[in-house]
Amino acid sequence: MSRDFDHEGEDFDDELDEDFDEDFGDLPAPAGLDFDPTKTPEGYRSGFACFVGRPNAGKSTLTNALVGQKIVITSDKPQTTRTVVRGIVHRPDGQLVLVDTPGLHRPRTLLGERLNDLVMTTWSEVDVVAVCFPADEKIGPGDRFIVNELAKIRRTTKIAVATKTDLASPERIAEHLLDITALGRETDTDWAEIVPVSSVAGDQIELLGDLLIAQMPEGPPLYPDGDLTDAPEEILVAELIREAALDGVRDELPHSIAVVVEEMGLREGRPDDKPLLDIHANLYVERDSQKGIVIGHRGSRLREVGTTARKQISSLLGTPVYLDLHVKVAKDWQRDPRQLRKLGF
Ligand SMILES: Nc1nc2c(ncn2[C@@H]2O[C@H](COP(=O)(O)OP(=O)(O)OP(=O)(O)O)[C@@H](O)[C@H]2O)c(=O)[nH]1
Repeated sequence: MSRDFDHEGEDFDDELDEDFDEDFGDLPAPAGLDFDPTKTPEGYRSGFACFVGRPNAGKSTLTNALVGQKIVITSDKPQTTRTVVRGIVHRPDGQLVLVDTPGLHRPRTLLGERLNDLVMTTWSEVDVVAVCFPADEKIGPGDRFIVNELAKIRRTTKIAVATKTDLASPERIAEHLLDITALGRETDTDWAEIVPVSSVAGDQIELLGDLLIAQMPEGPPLYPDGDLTDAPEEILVAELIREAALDGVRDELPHSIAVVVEEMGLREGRPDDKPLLDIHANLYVERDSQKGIVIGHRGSRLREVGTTARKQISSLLGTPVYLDLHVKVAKDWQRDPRQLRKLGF
């Protein structure tokens, strides 16, 4: 796959780490592995749920907590989730497929419009939409906007989740739950459940899983046992690189970064017990000035980004990784339909 952005690329080859001796361990086994997928037990339920909420509400962190493995990037920069990545929760009594959507917001760019369309379509296709309201913040116009839009989709079951309860006092949580109830009344939304959780403290995550599964229709598993996500590995890898690049950047830059994995494959001629995964990826920004920020003084920032991303990818895929990362400028890609298509939107 090659892309014809006619801009000079700035290259950074991460150091090849031959003595890669980190202990990656095996991926944690999901719950319910002793269950035989060929025989669907009585009352088994399966279906799709999606978390929505204002930027930074804790949706991605909650997805990871429920799945029990980091599969969606998280960041303290708003609106960093662009790709629909599904996490799969396996239980003896059911299977929950979690769809992670971008945040819904008033569109200002073509990318914004496409993202909103994607969100509305997803809402009408899933069994449950769970709206996340961070307990450390008051309910505001952003939440109201989302719940009002969601109310237009009558058929889908709605659950309210009060997230980040570890950051709020019990009194504040109680007040928050009352505000959520009031918002439901105001918008004619019938919350099937209102659940306070903390993904960081692990509080009530099991319970939320149970309540979500209880809302699913009866049916056989949708994915083979053990699958945690059906997102292509290239997408997960690109997201991890983007997450590393977002760390420590400010203002409009987070929205200007896109990552595309151009090539990924095991290096030939390596002994079986010492595999090495070669990954070639491009990190796109919108302007030359942003390129400088991402690269840093003599490439120091880019080197950090490469090293952080390489470790994360290695631990996700369980293979040592050689990451070849290039920074390129794709002028105003968020407003250009041709570029958006190329970057996978
Ligand atoms: N203390 C605490 N922090 C949390 C919790 N859940 C999420 N966070 C933090 O809140 C920030 C945002 O979390 P995300 O999961 O990325 O939020 P999101 O809703 O997916 O964000 P967008 O992708 O911007 O829509 C991150 O810094 C998380 O570490 C929680 O339960 N407790």
